[in-house]
Amino acid sequence: MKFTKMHGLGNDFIVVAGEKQLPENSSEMARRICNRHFGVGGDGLVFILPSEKGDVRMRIINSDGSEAEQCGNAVRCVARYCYERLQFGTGKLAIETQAGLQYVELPGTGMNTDLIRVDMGKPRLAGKEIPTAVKGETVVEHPVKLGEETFFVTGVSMGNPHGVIFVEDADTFPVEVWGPKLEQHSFFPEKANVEFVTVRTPHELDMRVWERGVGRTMACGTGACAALVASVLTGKAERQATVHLQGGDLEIEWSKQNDHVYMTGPAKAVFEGEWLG
Ligand SMILES: N[C@@H](CCC[C@H](N)C(=O)O)C(=O)O
Repeated sequence: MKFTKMHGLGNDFIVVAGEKQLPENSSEMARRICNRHFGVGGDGLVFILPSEKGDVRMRIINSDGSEAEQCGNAVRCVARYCYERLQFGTGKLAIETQAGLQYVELPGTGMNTDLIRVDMGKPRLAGKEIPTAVKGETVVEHPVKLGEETFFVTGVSMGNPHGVIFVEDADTFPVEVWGPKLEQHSFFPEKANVEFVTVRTPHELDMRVWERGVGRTMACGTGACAALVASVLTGKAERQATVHLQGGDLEIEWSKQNDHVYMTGPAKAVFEGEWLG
């Protein structure tokens, strides 16, 4: 199986194109190929498949073998792949995901061709849509107990579930200690990606992430969108901000006009290979 290794700000994927549908053993395949010692190594295995609704369809399997509905960094990688290898030109591209259609464009072609802008759609904020154990219209800084500690969680779905927690210093926060416990807390019936966020200014956020089905990653596109939405909901930030992640920056905007969240950032292919199984 031929693959291309790609990443968006260090969130890395093994990208496979040319299959007609998701292979039956994709879950086991993801666990093996994503293994950093016995496989290629990656946060997820991404398939670019034919689509009836859009230009292409993306399916993403986390490194633990679970399927995610959505992935912001992988959508940009798929777009880069389509523009560079599948002759899709540089116009708008519609990528079908398990969470719906995502529209992609290259902003400032010629000047900023490294960057890809994605319309990530509307955030879903109702407790049962995220989903969380709380059934309110929004879930804003809701107390979640873990032993002696209480975390104040803001829930956001960007097609996949997120819990955002504001902390004093995201850079030094012990993500590995609390991330897995919060990911699997009964507050999130389908588990969750957990973002630890420090608001530097109303236009600048620092974020560290623990991803559902993966663990600590260097960046999370949907997580950065959720972090901005949570910061706006809590009155901590404006609707447009730079999110500083371990692997680099994403520009995120939550439009007042149409309620959609827009994510702009890079995506890069780093090598090609053949998986021998
Ligand atoms: N890295 C991603 C999110 C990938 C999916 C996630 N682990 C989940 O299970 O929801 C991103 O860039 O959005």
